[in-house]
Amino acid sequence: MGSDSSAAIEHRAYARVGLLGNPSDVYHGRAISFSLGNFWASVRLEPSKDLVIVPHPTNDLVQFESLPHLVNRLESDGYYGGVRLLMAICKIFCKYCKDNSITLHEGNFKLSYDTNIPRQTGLSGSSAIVCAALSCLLDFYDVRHLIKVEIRPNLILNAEKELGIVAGLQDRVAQVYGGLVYMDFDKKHMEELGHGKYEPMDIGLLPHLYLIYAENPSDSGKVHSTVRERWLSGDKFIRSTIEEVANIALEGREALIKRDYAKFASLMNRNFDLRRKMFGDDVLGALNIEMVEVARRVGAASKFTGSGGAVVVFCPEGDSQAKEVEDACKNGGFVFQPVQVMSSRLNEIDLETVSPI
Ligand SMILES: Nc1ncnc2c1ncn2[C@@H]1O[C@H](COP(=O)(O)OP(=O)(O)O)[C@@H](O)[C@H]1O
Ligand SMILES: O=C(O)[C@H]1O[C@H](OP(=O)(O)O)[C@H](O)[C@@H](O)[C@@H]1O
Ligand SMILES: [Mg+2]
Repeated sequence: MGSDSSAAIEHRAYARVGLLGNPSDVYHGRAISFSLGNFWASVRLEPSKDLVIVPHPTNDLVQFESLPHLVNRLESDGYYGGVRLLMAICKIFCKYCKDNSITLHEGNFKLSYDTNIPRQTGLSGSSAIVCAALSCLLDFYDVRHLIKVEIRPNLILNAEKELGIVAGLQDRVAQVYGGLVYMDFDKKHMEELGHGKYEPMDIGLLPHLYLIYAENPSDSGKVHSTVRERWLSGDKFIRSTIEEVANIALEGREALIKRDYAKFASLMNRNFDLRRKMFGDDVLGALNIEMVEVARRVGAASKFTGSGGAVVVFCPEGDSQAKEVEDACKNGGFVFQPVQVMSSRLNEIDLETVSPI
């Protein structure tokens, strides 16, 4: 694949669910995450004379019906679309290749994208676009075998850091690997290896899960969090709580392997409760907290998929309990849907680059 540089290339990257341990990934902790088949971004690369980044017809709008339309649009979706993400990954990819003496041919290309990942829902819509674009570049330049799978999440994160988007590696690892992945971001081994330890797990270990999100999450989570500053300054409470959250991923790995779903449910709940203690309700936002609580009121386990906007739910009592959550979501105006776990899409060339754990 990729050796015919005249053909168009298209790749998808899926949304992701941070299942256990997030946000400790941002602080040298651990996480278990999976690739979510319900939503994806796709990027298309066509060889072309000039290098062109194509604005998306609706996500990169620059023409409006009126001034109020422009203002509404900026208030709901912000100033940015995906163009800057595509540009940033091109820059980071080019720099990485240069720094690592990977020669790139001189052909140009046209990059365009589409996405159905709901925005601002903590489902990793931004990195899905970047991840799909990176995959296109790997094939267009035929360098998939030269850029190790473990390194790719760093490139995706660096592209977003370049834009000032604050994020961690958890999302990008799940999106690059696909399937279900256990991750350990221990400081010492990250410094030694240049990446975390990533261990794919059998997706068959996961129980049925559900997703709750709000289609218009406008009133939540707009207060600035000081958790990062506090962690950096060595705040004892934040440091020890992050450590506890990281241990949830470790214990969760054991619980899943043993199919101990009662333990798994309690870990999901504990994960969110610890986040709530660290960040506080004003930062998390009333709507986000309500999404967690709507499931808990009927005895289901629930937590954020990312930093807020969507919630992952486990119903230990099965379908009847899921129906109760579904009804409560309808009343609360939330979207409720079964989770589809997307299995890994790494190919043989990718797998050959993976170092043994
Ligand atoms: N649907 C989209 N279309 C275009 N760009 C998007 C879309 N969603 C996110 N982005 C880009 O990603 C950035 C981060 O968006 P955000 O909603 O916080 O993503 P995430 O779901 O990864 O947290 C935005 O500022 C924008 O540049
Ligand atoms: O806070 C979290 O759980 C995650 O937040 C970010 O993801 P997002 O999709 O923007 O909510 C971050 O990139 C992750 O590394 C965190 O675990
Ligand atoms: Mg994000």
